[in-house]
Amino acid sequence: MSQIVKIKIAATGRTIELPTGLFINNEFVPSVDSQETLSAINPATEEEICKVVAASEKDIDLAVKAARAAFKNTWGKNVTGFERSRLLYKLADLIERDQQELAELETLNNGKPVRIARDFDIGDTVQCLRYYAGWADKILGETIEVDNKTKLAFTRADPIGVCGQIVPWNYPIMIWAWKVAPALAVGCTVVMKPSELTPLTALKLSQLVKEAGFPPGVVNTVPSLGHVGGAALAAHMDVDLVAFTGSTVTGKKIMEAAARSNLKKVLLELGGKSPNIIFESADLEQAATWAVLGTLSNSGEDCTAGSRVYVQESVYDKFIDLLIEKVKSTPVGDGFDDAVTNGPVISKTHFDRVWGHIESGKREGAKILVGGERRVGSGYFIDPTVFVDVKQDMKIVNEEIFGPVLAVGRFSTEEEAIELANNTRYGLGAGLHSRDANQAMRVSLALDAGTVWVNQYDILHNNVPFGGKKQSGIGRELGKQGLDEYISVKAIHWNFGEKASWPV
Ligand SMILES: NC(=O)C1=CN([C@@H]2O[C@H](COP(=O)(O)OP(=O)(O)OC[C@H]3O[C@@H](n4cnc5c(N)ncnc54)[C@H](O)[C@@H]3O)[C@@H](O)[C@H]2O)C=CC1
Ligand code: BAL
Repeated sequence: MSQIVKIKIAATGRTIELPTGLFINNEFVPSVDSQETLSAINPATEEEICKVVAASEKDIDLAVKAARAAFKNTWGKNVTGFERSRLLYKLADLIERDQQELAELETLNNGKPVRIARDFDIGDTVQCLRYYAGWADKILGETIEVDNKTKLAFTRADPIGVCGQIVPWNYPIMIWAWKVAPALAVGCTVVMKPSELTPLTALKLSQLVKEAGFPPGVVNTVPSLGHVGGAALAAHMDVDLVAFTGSTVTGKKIMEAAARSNLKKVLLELGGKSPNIIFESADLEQAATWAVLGTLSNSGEDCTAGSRVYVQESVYDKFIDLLIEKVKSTPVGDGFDDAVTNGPVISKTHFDRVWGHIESGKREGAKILVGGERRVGSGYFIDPTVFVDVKQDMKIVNEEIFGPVLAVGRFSTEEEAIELANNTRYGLGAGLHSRDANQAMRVSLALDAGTVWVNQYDILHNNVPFGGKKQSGIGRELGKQGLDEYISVKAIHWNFGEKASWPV
């Protein structure tokens, strides 16, 4: 099966023509040896949108071969930084041209509000591509003084090679850009495996990659189940780097597969259980707004969700009142309704998983102030749920829920707040709200996380590095550091005068 399907979006009247094959060597093709398909579901209605081809292990191998050939012949060191830059800018322009169409497809398959997909996810994507397009012709080595009279050493920033990239379903377009843009900017080639739950926009983006003029094989797209295509990429002997965003459990499997195969480089952006601390000096109204935004955005399906909120005893009751008022005003519904802020969660499996966490919170005796009741009707909708007076040993405080659920606890001193916040196996994000600048500096330095937000939450920028500590990951995305991950530094030692003698 490989064909073009026509997807009619009832809410807007738009019809989208989407190729459903694997994208290898700039062509949409069927699997070479399998009839397996993936069913793309609309999480707001639970209806199937269409089926797409599922890549087999053999298809993954063909995609890697295409990427290797492109790396050797048309991309890699064969193309100037100016040309890589030009093509990335062109791709950004095409995505911007199709921003509304891409957003509607994203909403159909992921459920998030279309205006948020368009203005935030895809707005960020366009900026990310332009940011790395700007870097592509500024990738420098350095000259290192070793001996002025006889020797010189210099470094060259080589592209690392063929990159397997495995992305999740929570930001299918945006995280695609975070991975593809730096890889292409330095001259790597890509085999991209989108999530089996949200393969549609990656296929649409593949069309734009071709239209932008990237040579065949530079970007290949292979929708597949994780344990088939994802595992095959992680274990492939001719993949030089695997970059992954998803759960910590799967990240560990990927690292193991990389170690057992060819010791490829591994970049992991994994889960979190991020704390958000509200001190008594904070602007409480703003702190409550950031706490809600930081946990409920994207229906809580966000690796940096600040889902553990710690509030100083003296302002606890006042803060809770403000928080609850804001949570209650969250409009949940179909993402094609412009009044909606939160869409459904991604799938039946995930819906059941989030409910499992809510039920465990109830069993463990946490008090629910809002939410916690199931809706009737179709769609994987979950109303925002707030647990208060939580204890540190509860499951809802320790495990990533990845849904619209907040756990609020209290503390009395700054030291206690830091202790509670850092008491986790994760280290992705952390937030603090305080009008005491000395306190904000002390606490931000003490928090054990890759990103700390002061008097805000969950705001990222394409030019600022992002990534985790502890079991939240390895390596960085975004910023110059995100580019460097795709570079293999070669040191060249040059002798123009020293004579060797033996024995020394
Ligand atoms: N850090 C983040 O942004 C994300 C975190 N998660 C967390 O993971 C939990 C489970 O969600 P899942 O969709 O099952 O996440 P997952 O980590 O299993 O899936 C993410 C990606 O990994 C791929 N994958 C799965 N098994 C693989 C394997 N053995 N080898 C290589 N690739 C593999 C999937 O096909 C998908 O593309 C969520 O409840 C959430 O807590 C999920 C998605 C994103
Ligand atoms: N909040 C950063 C995007 C992510 O969830 O991976």
